[in-house]
Amino acid sequence: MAELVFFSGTMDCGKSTLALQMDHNHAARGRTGLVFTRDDRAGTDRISSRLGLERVAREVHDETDFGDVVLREHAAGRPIDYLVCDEAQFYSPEQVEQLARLVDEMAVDVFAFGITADFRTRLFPGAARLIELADRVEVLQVRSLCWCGARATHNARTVDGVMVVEGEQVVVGDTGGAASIGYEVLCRRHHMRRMTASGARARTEHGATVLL
Ligand SMILES: Nc1ncnc2c1ncn2[C@@H]1O[C@H](COP(=O)(O)OP(=O)(O)O)[C@@H](O)[C@H]1O
Ligand SMILES: Cc1cn([C@H]2C[C@H](O)[C@@H](COP(=O)(O)O)O2)c(=O)[nH]c1=O
Repeated sequence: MAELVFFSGTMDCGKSTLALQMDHNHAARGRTGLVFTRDDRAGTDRISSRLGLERVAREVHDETDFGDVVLREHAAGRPIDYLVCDEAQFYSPEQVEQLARLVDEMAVDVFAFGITADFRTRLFPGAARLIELADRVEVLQVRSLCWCGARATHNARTVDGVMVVEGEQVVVGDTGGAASIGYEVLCRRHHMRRMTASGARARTEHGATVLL
């Protein structure tokens, strides 16, 4: 039976790598799939993994209708067995509903990958709909870690190195880079205390106690 599976985790926990591996494994067994993404850090029409893998993908736009895309492929003699959908937090709730209908009505497997919550710990609308509709939500097994060593569960945004909790929900960016707007994964405790690695380092250097 076809499934809608949402593979989720913080930023930098291996989702895009797994998306590329899933596509590789299914294609290797002769299944026909389509690979989608939206606003990948590496640019449009591609999925990139921090492990160095990158491949061409179909860019999802506001007007993309997954049902239409799959029907068009079908009409052209290419029945689709599965979809790989990266950065799925950026899809609209309606697009997630289209994915669920493809599973139920056309027996297409849908493997969606994305973060659940933004830098304010609020669910992205697309991720919320995936959690509501998925047959399974799988949390990736590779743990990304907070600077304190605990499992990272939340995504923080930094502006010029300082953690912020207000701003636009969507700003494409990376962890650990030199860009003005960046991201860092934290455990809940340090997200709620707004304490990033550099914040903790600065406190230690000034002789203050850092609560682990
Ligand atoms: N140089 C490296 N050596 C080994 N593993 C790495 C290296 N760089 C990144 N990784 C792995 O890649 C993961 C990030 O993979 P990626 O697919 O880009 O994550 P996501 O899509 O979840 O943001 C990291 O958690 C880490 O395990
Ligand atoms: C937390 C958060 C993240 N984003 C963006 C930043 C990245 O471009 C993607 C996540 O990609 P990854 O492959 O999981 O690292 O999402 C955002 O726009 N808003 C946020 O709050």
